[in-house]
Amino acid sequence: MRVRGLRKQYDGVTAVDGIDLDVRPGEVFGLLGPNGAGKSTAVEILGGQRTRDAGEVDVLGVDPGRATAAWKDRIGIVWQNTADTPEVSVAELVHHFTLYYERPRDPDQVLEQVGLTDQARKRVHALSGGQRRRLDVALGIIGDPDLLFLDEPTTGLDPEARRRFADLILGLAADGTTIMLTSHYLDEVEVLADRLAVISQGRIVAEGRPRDLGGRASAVSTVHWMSADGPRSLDTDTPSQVVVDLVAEFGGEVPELRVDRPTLEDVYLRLIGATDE
Ligand SMILES: Nc1ncnc2c1ncn2[C@@H]1O[C@H](COP(=O)(O)OP(=O)(O)OP(=O)(O)O)[C@@H](O)[C@H]1O
Repeated sequence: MRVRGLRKQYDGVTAVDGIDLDVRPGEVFGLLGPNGAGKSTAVEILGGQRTRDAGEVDVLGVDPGRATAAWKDRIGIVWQNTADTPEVSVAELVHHFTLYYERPRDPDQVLEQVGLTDQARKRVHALSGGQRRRLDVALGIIGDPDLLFLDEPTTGLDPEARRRFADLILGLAADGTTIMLTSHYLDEVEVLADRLAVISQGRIVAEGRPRDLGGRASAVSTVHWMSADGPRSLDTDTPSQVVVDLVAEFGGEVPELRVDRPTLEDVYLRLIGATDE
């Protein structure tokens, strides 16, 4: 996926303000950003669901603005807002979706993967919010896509379902599926994404591997420990050396030793805050 200078306005409101992105085959790419940052708009344009005002977009060698049936066959999409629930069972709906694709996956296996085997005979409208979300993911992957877009796929899922979802995404990625994911859960993006971009007010304010984002890898750490006089802490860019010195000083275990680096959330909030000023 290659994006250059992508722009989109809605009635004078700029939603996407000139973004550049490169996503490599087989990569899990995360888009992070606050409400209204432009994530869904960008993903909708890349998925061929929305027109753009300006910019070049190449997704699997095709301009999504001129999507062909063969291209759509290679794309899977899970949107934030699901359509009305039809009067059919879960299994019927998933089987029905296999008809749209050239080489669909086995529906029963997909239901198993998203954890809906026990609900297969339930009517779709009788599913809970989280079960409905799992069904959306099932419909997104039933066509065995090369590229999967997931717009906030785990909103409303319980912790067990989120973990199952993470395993599912990592499994799809291991099988070679390229995945673009938006999320508000930083811990989730940190685990899943090979690289991520932070979007704020329609612009990319940082991009990189989760562990490097915003200079995180080289940021100052804080070493905490308990001295005879009470709690102590020291800001340092050489935490390992500080720990070695403390071990020598204490002649072994350092009481209540802890080394803190900025979390992805710290970096994210700083990046977002910086653009709000
Ligand atoms: N169909 C639309 N018509 C008019 N304005 C829109 C439309 N869709 C989005 N917007 C506006 O465009 C901006 C970007 O919205 P978008 O939904 O892309 O953000 P987002 O990052 O996905 O937000 P969220 O995290 O809340 O889903 C917002 O200001 C939003 O109000």
